[in-house]
Amino acid sequence: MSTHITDPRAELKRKAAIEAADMVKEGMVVGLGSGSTSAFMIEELGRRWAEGLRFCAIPTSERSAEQARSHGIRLVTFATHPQIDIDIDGADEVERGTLNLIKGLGGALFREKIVAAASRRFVVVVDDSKLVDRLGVAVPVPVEVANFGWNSTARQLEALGAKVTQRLDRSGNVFVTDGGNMILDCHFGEIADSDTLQNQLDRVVGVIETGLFIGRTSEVIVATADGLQRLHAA
Ligand SMILES: O=C(CO)[C@H](O)[C@H](O)COP(=O)(O)O
Repeated sequence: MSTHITDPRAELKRKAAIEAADMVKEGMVVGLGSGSTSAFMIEELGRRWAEGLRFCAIPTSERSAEQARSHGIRLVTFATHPQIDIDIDGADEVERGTLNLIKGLGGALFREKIVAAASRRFVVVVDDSKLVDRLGVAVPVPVEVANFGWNSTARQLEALGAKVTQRLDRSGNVFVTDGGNMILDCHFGEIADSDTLQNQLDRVVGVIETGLFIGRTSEVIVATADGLQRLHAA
């Protein structure tokens, strides 16, 4: 079943996702991102799978795994496939000059970063509303933290300059990641030096992973009303 799209932003996401799906070739090991743009990509890969394309995939969330399975896509693990050929994923913000990212508004940042780190190519698919001059302009940095002692972790994050909000789900309960942890959304405002911030966050005890993706992007496919653009890492 294909998705019927009425939202113009969603239509742009779908175009970027289909372009990226075209990069998946026979026999590849593919990282499957999470979020609505990635869902279009998985849907397109499902269509190609039905036409006979064969590859295997490592999903970045339970939801993406479920979607891939529903198309019959072969899922594997790092135990047998430690090296991924191409990982295709969305993003919440893409910094134009560096292609650094903020990810994780969908809550899958930890697995997303593990999969991106194990990939030869990390291809990001977005609509042009995600492009920014500086990270942090519009969205917080999601930080996955251990449940134990999270108030103390939050205080340490505040000491780094963040306004910290505990992520809740749609029902108002504490959001639980696929790994069973919680997410603290850290509002830093415009981030002048994301590399330094990543290092500072990494040193906070209780932090499991952050949604800052620094120096990982190979290519960004951006869908605009005027067509597709491809941005490459320097
Ligand atoms: O990082 C993510 C999930 O953890 C998503 O890639 C990000 O939130 C973008 O989502 P969407 O494609 O729905 O705009």
